[in-house]
Amino acid sequence: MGSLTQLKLPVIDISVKNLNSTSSSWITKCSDVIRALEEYGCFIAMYDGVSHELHDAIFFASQDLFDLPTEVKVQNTSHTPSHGYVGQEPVVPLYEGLGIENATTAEGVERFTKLMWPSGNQTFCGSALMFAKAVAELDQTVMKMVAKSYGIEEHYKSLLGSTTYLLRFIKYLSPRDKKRNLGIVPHTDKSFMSILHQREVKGLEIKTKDGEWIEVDPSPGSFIVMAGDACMAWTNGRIESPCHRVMMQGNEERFSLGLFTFIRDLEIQIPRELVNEDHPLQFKAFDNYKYIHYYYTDEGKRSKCPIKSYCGI
Ligand SMILES: O=C(O)CCC(=O)C(=O)O
Ligand SMILES: [Fe+2]
Repeated sequence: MGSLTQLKLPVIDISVKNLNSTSSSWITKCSDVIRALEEYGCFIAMYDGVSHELHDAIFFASQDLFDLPTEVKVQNTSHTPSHGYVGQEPVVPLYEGLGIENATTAEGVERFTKLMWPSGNQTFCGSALMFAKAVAELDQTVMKMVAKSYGIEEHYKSLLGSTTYLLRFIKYLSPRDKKRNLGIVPHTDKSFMSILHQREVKGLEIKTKDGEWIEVDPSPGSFIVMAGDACMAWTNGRIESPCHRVMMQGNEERFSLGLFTFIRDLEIQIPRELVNEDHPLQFKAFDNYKYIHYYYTDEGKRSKCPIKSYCGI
């Protein structure tokens, strides 16, 4: 299974107050971001767009949500597999999650809030929308840097117009025994990009290309920016979506949040700028949502690298 390493993920400051897209530090940051993504498929972003108050408020909101009765939570359904309520699954008994689709829009968050609290919950609704918007900004900043580094800004602009955001609230029970227990099985994300945020209790581990696991330490100002399978195909394999898992230990529950971006109603084309003699075309144009559905077929689940099985050349 590979062992734990002392290695740490690269940390990059993406604070709004320190970034000016015309400065030379912006150019340096762009190359730091690309280097980290090409090496690890992810990095830790230090980001000031989510205040300490909002950090506290969103995890308070999360607790409020998980405290609802299961009959209410299961009403969080979706046309897309695993985008709604997931819980009490035999393979991952510690895991429970809910998802808000279109989470950067008031309609998306209000719809979800009304489903969970028919008489309303303004505190939850306000925190969720503010958090999703703030983290979406971080995603867009990072993606602008990626696009700038590869000289594919126009291609990114067309994707941006078709980007949707899924905000997932995740809770892991503490394991009953002393062993390290699987919270979520090793996987790569089916998203375009994922940004994860965790509170106090650690557990997230990222696999390096050498097969070692890096533990990610939580802190209120840090966010894990991670490439999904769709980004791997879009960058013609330059950025690989990293395998990651959650291991639970000790007697504390763990809360985390994920903002996942997906491209809707647009075939993702691999930019011709990323295809040359050293980098022959590796992927055909594909649809992000059809890919998710493929992943949940028997063939998709069995595949070692589902994105390659789906649209690889
Ligand atoms: O809880 C975490 O930190 C990771 C969650 C995750 O990998 C996922 O939802 O895809
Ligand atoms: Fe994941």
